Amino acid sequence: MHQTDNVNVRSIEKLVSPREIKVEIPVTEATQDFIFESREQVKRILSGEDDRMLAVVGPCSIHDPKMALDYAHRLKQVADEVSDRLFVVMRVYFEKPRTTVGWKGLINDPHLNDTFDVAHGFRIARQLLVDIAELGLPAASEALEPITPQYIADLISLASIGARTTESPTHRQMASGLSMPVGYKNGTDGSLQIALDAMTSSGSPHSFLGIDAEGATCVVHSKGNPWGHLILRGGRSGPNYAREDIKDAIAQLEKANLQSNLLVDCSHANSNKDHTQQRNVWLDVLNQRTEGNRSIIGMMLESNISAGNQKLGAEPSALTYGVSITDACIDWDETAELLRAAHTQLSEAAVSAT
Ligand SMILES: O=C[C@H](O)[C@H](O)COP(=O)(O)O
Ligand SMILES: C=C(OP(=O)(O)O)C(=O)O
Repeated sequence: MHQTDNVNVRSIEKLVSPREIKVEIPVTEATQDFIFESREQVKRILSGEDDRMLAVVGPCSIHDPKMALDYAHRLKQVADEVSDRLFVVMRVYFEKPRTTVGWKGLINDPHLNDTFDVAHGFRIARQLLVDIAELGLPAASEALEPITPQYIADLISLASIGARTTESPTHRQMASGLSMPVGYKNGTDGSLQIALDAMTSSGSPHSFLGIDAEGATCVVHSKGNPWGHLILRGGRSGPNYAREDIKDAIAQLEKANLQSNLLVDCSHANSNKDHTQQRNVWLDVLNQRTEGNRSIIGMMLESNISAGNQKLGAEPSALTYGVSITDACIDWDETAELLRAAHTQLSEAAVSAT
C-alpha cells in the first residue's frame, strides 16, 4: 500500500499552546492599557483627529533580543523628544517573508542555526515585546504565519501585511480579525490594486481556520478590521513615493471608497534596497507632507544600531553586534538625525499654518 499523506513531511512536532506561553510571560494591566492607548493613538492619526505623523522605525528583523532592547532604549529617548509632532512606533519584526529561501526570522529559528526551536522563538519574542512595552515604546510587526498572532498580537500596536502576502486570501482573513490597525504593502511588482483589494477584503467579516488559546484547530469568525491603510514600498517598476505616485495612490484609494491615507516605506524598492537612499525618500516625503499633503500619515525606516547588513553564516556567534542580518539598515545616529529633522520641519510647518 502506498502512503498518500505526509509524503513530503520530515516530521511534525507538538508546540506549546498560546495560553501556556501567555501564562509564562504575562502582561500587567498597565502594559495592556499602554498597548490599548497606543493603538488608539494610531487610529486617531489614521482618522485625522491627531495631526502627528507616524514614524515606524527599527530593524529590518530582530535577531538578537539584547541588541533590540539596546536599540529600543535609544529610540525611546528620541521618541519622547519628538512626541508632539511624531508618534514613533518601533519595528519589531520577527517573521521574514523570503523571496526564495533564507532565515525566516527569530520566531522560526531563534538560534539562527536551522534548529527551528519555535517554542523558544515565541518565548523570546513575547518577552522582548513585554520589555519594549514596559519601556513605553509601541511595537509594529509583520503578521506572516496565521498562527503567530495568538502568541504575541496582544503586545503589538500596529501590524503590516507584506508585499509578498498582501494578495493572499489567508492573510486578508487573518488581518480581518487582528486587534490593531493593519497596513498593506503594495505588491513586489508595484501593483497598488492588491493592497486596495486587501483593505476591502480585510475590512469585512470572514470565517476561516485558526487556532484557539489552547492550540486546538477551530473556525474563527472575524468582525472585519476597519483600520486598514496603504503602505507604498515601491516595486519592480521602481520607487512610488514621488508626488505623482502619491497623487495617483490617493486617487485610487478614493475611487475604491477607501480612506485616503497612506504611509511611505522609505526602504525596500523605494530605496532600491540601498540603505543610504532612505534619507532621500524620508526628506522628500516629509516635504510633501509639510507642503500640505495630509494624506501622508506616516513613514517607515529600516534602521539599526550600525549601518548596512551582514551575512548569517554557519557561526552565529561571529556576527557583528548591531548589524542587520536581513536588509541593510541606516545606523542609529542617522535615524536620530532624521527623526529630529522631521520634528523641526513639522513644527515649523505647524507654526506657519497658524
Ligand atoms: O524586508 C525584508 C526583505 O526584503 C524580505 O524579507 C525579502 O528578503 P529576501 O529577498 O532577502 O528574501
Ligand atoms: C518584508 C518587508 O517589506 P516588504 O513586504 O515591503 O518587502 C518588511 O517591511 O520587512
